[in-house]
Amino acid sequence: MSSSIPYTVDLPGGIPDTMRPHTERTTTILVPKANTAFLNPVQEYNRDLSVSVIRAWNEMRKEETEARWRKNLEKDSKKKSKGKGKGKEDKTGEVKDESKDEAKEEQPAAGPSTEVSFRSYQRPRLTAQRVFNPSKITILEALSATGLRSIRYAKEIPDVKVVLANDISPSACDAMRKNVALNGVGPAEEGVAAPEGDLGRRENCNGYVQVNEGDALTLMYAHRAGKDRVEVVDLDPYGTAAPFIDSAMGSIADGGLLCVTCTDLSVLAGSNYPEKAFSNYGGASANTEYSHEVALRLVLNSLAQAAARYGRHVTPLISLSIDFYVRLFVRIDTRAVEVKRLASKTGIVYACNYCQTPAVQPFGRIMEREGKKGNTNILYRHAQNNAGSSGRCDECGSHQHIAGPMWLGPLHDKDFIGRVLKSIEGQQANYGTWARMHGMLSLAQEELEDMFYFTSNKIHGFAHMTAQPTKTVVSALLNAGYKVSRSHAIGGSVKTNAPRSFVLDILREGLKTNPVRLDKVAENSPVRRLIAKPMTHTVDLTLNPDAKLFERDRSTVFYQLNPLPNWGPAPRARTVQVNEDGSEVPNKRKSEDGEAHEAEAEAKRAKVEAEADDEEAAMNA
Ligand SMILES: C[S@@+](CC[C@H](N)C(=O)[O-])C[C@H]1O[C@@H](n2cnc3c(N)ncnc32)[C@H](O)[C@@H]1O
Ligand SMILES: [Zn+2]
Repeated sequence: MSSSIPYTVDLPGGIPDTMRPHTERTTTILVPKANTAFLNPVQEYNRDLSVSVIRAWNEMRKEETEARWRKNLEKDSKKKSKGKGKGKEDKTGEVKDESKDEAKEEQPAAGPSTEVSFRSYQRPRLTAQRVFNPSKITILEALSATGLRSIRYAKEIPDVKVVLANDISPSACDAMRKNVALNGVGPAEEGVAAPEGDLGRRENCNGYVQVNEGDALTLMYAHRAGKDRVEVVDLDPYGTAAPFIDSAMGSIADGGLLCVTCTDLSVLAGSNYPEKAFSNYGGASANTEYSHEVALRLVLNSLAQAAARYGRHVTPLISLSIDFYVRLFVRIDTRAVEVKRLASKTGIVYACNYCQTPAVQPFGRIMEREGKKGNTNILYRHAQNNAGSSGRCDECGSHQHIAGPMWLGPLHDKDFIGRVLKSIEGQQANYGTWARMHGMLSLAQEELEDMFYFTSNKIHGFAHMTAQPTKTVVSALLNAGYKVSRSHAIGGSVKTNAPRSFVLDILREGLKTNPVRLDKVAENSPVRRLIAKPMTHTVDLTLNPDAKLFERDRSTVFYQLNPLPNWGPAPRARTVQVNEDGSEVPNKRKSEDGEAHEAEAEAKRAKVEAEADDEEAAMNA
């Protein structure tokens, strides 16, 4: 268990001059004006989403444990009615109920006593007398800053026993302790009365928040032993979550939930840092318009690989690309057979440098063979090389670059999204960002599992064409019997199970009536090759009534439409060292000059990279 920090707070005379109040939903906190504890108000969406997802996950957890508990009771009851079992007697002479494997879940119901002793044992009338009583959960927020998120979790999520709110920064923990006290959500056993002006009411919080000052890794590794594992871990770091993934993966109980934010989208989804994406996440980013989906798949791969090393596997529940970050919710379980499937759910993508056509190459192959006794044997084999071995794009003949390894499986569990949507129905008053949450989750729920999305504008641009309306492109896909959906990641995007060769034939069909001028296009240009490739599909551009969905519904908020002022990642909190007299020690390492220097270096690097890109484009042409 984490070490408990003494719970003391002193707020005489209300809010100190050095702090400013900030309110989000149920919670008002104090934030240091000197920015010594981090808070990004724009991340309310991230916090709202997390509250609703953890609530829905908790309901699912309870249903699952109750089902197991009932099954065990039934089994037990059957055994006993066969006359075999009078219950097993343990060393203390008490009857041991096998259903106690879910021991935490079972409590005797109020009313007639259900206590049984060996001597007086009679088979209990199970359904009438015993009531399922779910255990409570522990949430570990590894990087808590002001504690706003942890306090909201304690107040807004039922069945929370404790939220372990951790931060390495002493000033953040100082703010956190004050905020925990201010909201009356401190550990009850420490018996500290809520300070005057308490904004929270203890009876209104489900669990308490325990502040821990220390390195997140140390805290999470301290929870590795089975009995110490926690039900939910939340990682919300500056930039990448990569350094925290391994420790998180080992500290979550089976069936538990890992919530991960990464704000380093310039690495994950940008074209300039494939090497950094590789070193952080074990896979290279893609230089394509679908790079936001690749970003999600890179993070999922990193999570799945870390899980596999613990003999565990991940089930992505919801994976979202949001504004300047990604937020993923994955379930963690231990099941060897699922770990074996990982190679076939992992692969690389050969992405065309010009028209971005992707060719997907998994690492593993699963074969099913009928056994001699009519059973099915599952074989795990090397994958066949099925993509990109020529190094050239099938559509335009350009070079390809390699993205990944990345996760090739589903990004979301649609049933689970359905649960979240159901749980927030009519809850507009409880979530400041309800409309967007509802819109984005609805989109994610309808999203096809096929890789990758595209936009009409972009693909037509490859052939120097004026874009046909998205609904025309979608009609062509539907007319040919393909499935179509939008993607939550980019406005106006389309996902389909059609091959890219079909999508690009939609362009070629359009060219029949709207040819483009190529007189100024170089002879060896990929544009010419793309256009000249003979069509391999029949394309019907007639408007399909089901393409209506792709006419923008203005009443539904899917994407960020009107960003607030200061929208985007907030600056890191200042690290402050204090002299004995309380004055601040100037921070030499990150002086303003230093930051200016970094910006200059970054600009230089961008220039060099732009030149290299031009060279490469010339080489590819
Ligand atoms: C982006 S902020 C967290 C924001 C917070 N989750 C919220 O919703 O407002 C990241 C925090 O991680 C803390 N941090 C950075 N490295 C850490 C480490 N190794 N262990 C614990 N905390 C760390 C920083 O001090 C900072 O307060
Ligand atoms: Zn191409």
